[in-house]
Amino acid sequence: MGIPKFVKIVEVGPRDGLQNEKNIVPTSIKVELIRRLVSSGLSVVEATSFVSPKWVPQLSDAKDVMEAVRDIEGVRLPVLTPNMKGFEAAVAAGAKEIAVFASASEAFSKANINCSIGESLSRYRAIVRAANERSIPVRGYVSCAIGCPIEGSISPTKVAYVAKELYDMGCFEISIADTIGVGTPGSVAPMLEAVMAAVPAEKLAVHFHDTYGQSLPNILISLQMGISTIDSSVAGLGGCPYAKGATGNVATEDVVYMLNGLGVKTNVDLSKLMMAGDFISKHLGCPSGSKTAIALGRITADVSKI
Ligand SMILES: CC(C)(COP(=O)([O-])OP(=O)([O-])OC[C@H]1O[C@@H](n2cnc3c(N)ncnc32)[C@H](O)[C@@H]1OP(=O)([O-])[O-])[C@@H](O)C(=O)NCCC(=O)NCCSC(=O)C[C@@](C)(O)CC(=O)[O-]
Repeated sequence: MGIPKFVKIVEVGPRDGLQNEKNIVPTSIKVELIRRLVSSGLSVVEATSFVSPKWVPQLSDAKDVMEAVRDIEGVRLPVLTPNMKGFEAAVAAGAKEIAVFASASEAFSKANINCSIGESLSRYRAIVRAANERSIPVRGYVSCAIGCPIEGSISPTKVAYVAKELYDMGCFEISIADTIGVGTPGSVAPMLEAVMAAVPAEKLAVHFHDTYGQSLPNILISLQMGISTIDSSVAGLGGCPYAKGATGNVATEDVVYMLNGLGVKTNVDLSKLMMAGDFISKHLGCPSGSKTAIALGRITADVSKI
């Protein structure tokens, strides 16, 4: 199979990227980051999570962020909701799209959302029903699709089972996440094959953390298998607070650079995206996690000296 001509990028930086930052990022910076990401042409930007502030203090301003961005036009701004309380708060703040997040690992499910996989799926069924009544689309995540920080390797059958449950309950898209970034094309391809036997490729997204530098080859193999929705995080921000040692997501700049090289359309302006990455990296006081941003930044500096 060839690769898709158009790829939808789901930018998760403001949510997955920032949720693990120790220092609280001011709401105004989060809102400005989202505005800059939207102006780069991204059509989906995950804005925040309506989770317990005791579990993820960094995102305790979810309501303020959502209220500040909800009227931005031309973009979808999904938010994570782990339970009915989060769903209701998200809707009250003006969220028009949500995501629920299950795991293929029992131990991770307990550590991350304090319930078993089965309990999480029951909760999500109720949320999807309530969302459907309000015509709110729901995305589903399956985390630990290759490995779990507690249980170790995870069977593709388990990933396919959770993905199918989420799909059958009405999630419009299922994002398959290598939470700790341990996958290689050698393990990602058979896992995706198992998932694609249960959920059509056009309903799947992939979500790679770049812990071992395997995200781009993993994305390439996913594209070759027919998947055309890729999650990524500007400047490679991120990591899960309940997955110790896992680094950020693959950097959006690196994904766009690779897709540009493959002649795949994304509608994302790489320079504007890099400026958004520069904005948040400067605010956090850390270098960008994007190799593309670093390399092109260096070239620009050299060119300006000529
Ligand atoms: C699910 C719970 C709430 C269960 O946590 P719990 O402690 O079992 O919940 P509870 O119902 O017993 O409530 C405890 C307290 O939290 C409050 N509470 C309860 N729910 C909410 C809510 N929605 N919003 C605000 N507050 C809430 C609730 O009101 C109560 O407050 P108290 O009475 O003690 O003052 C908790 O475990 C939680 O919030 N977990 C989220 C953790 C998280 O966000 N992890 C990172 C997500 S990223 C991910 O999973 C992977 C992904 C998607 O990025 C893909 C990948 O890379 O793998």
